[in-house]
Amino acid sequence: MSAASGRRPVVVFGPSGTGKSTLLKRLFAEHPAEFGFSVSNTTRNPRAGEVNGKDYHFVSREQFLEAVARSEFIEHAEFSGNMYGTTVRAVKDVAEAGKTCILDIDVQGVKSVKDTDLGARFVFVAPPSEEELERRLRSRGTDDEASILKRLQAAKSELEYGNQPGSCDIKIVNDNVDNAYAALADFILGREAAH
Ligand SMILES: Nc1ncnc2c1ncn2[C@@H]1O[C@H](COP(=O)(O)OP(=O)(O)OP(=O)(O)O)[C@@H](O)[C@H]1O
Repeated sequence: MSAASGRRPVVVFGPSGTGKSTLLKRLFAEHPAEFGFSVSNTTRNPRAGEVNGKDYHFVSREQFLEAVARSEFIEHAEFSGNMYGTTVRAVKDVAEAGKTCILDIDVQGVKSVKDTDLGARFVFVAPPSEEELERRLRSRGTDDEASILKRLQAAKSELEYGNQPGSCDIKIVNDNVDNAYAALADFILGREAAH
């Protein structure tokens, strides 16, 4: 089955703290067999119990950089001296395993997916307001002040991009979480376009 014949990937984007993980966690919990995340490539060493191809595709730095040069990545970044990234191939693998791949990525990643033949659908999750976004980031308690300010700064361009006409197939304002979830599930499960 091709990715375009019913297993089109779904890209979920929006500012940090807007509630993407909250909504996706619920989607996965309610439909465990339907959805999958892609397996990332990394140059870091496997930890005990990690399985190559399942937890990550473990590759050398040289292999990783060759794949970057061949434009195989949707997004990639370096953290603590190790490289991590998502390839187009890894997304196609999820569809070929009969699942809908969900990508939770930033605007750079969104633009890059649009340059591929993945045939993805795009969901923009927006906060009710910038004030509420800040409140959620603070009350989540996972970030220090510098990280919160960085996320709020990045939020501006995410919002600007998401609000541009044509940037997404659906905009969901995550005001009430039950309503937002219903809108997300309806879009993803109920209105899968047959291409
Ligand atoms: N509708 C909502 N109303 C109030 N609080 C919410 C709502 N949705 C999510 N939250 C809370 O807001 C915080 C941020 O949510 P979450 O971590 O899901 O955001 P995110 O978009 O996945 O962020 P990141 O991109 O940083 O991973 C969490 O504490 C979550 O419980």
